[in-house]
Amino acid sequence: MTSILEVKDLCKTYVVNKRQNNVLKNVNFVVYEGEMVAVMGPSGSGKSTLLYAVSGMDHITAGDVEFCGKSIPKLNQKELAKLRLDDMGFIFQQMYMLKNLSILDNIILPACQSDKIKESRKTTVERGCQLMHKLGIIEVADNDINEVSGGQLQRACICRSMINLPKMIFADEPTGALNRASSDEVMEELTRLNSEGTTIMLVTHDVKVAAKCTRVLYIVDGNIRGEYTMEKYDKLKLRERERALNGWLIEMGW
Ligand SMILES: Nc1ncnc2c1ncn2[C@@H]1O[C@H](COP(=O)(O)OP(=O)(O)OP(=O)(O)O)[C@@H](O)[C@H]1O
Repeated sequence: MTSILEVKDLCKTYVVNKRQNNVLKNVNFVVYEGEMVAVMGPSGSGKSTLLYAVSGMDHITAGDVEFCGKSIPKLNQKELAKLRLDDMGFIFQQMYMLKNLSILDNIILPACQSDKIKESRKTTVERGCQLMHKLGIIEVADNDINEVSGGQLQRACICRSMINLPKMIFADEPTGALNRASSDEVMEELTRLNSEGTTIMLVTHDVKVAAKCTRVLYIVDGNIRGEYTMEKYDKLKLRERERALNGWLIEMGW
């Protein structure tokens, strides 16, 4: 197995009003290529902070994070921006979609900013449309971002996260704001991308979402308290997986 993300003694401290909050305390773990890892744990335990820290969205206080063998804290701003643009995809709660662009233009923007895939704008637009088609949102290609539903916007985020063919996608509660049907659709997409080889790490509170992953990291008070490994997702075994994972989570104090 080849590692894609190596997290070593990661610490993250916030200072608010001169008070230190040690949110992540010597966190260690490895994510291997092709994995789909869920991060779970109580509210405030540091899940989102972890996702931001390991994806280079936020500075870390101590330790190291290696992505594809590159130490993220050692990269300069330009190198980090390029790594994130070309090799990482992001599906975050604050969707960071630009208001003055259509949904399609938002989706293809990372490709227009990157030189990773050498292609004409026409081909980029075609690829963007293909992704939208696959995710069932092609009819809103020309809409503004305030002219679509939450589920459509989330699927647009997935399209955007995929446009530069990233090695790994980071998702912070990708189904958090969605009803069950939209949540299932989004997860179907993510598990499909994962089965096609994209590594995924996501934060979730939802057992149904986590049960579709291959591993769950359980974080309490800034430390990984335990991990639970599963086979690759198999639709037919979903109930069984959910039940088993639920049992483990209860043991962990969830
Ligand atoms: N930008 C920030 N500045 C200061 N403190 C922060 C910041 N972001 C998070 N924190 C603090 O870090 C701790 C962990 O927050 P985080 O959002 O990572 O938790 P979480 O496990 O994702 O919670 P939830 O499940 O409720 O989303 C909290 O005490 C929070 O107040």
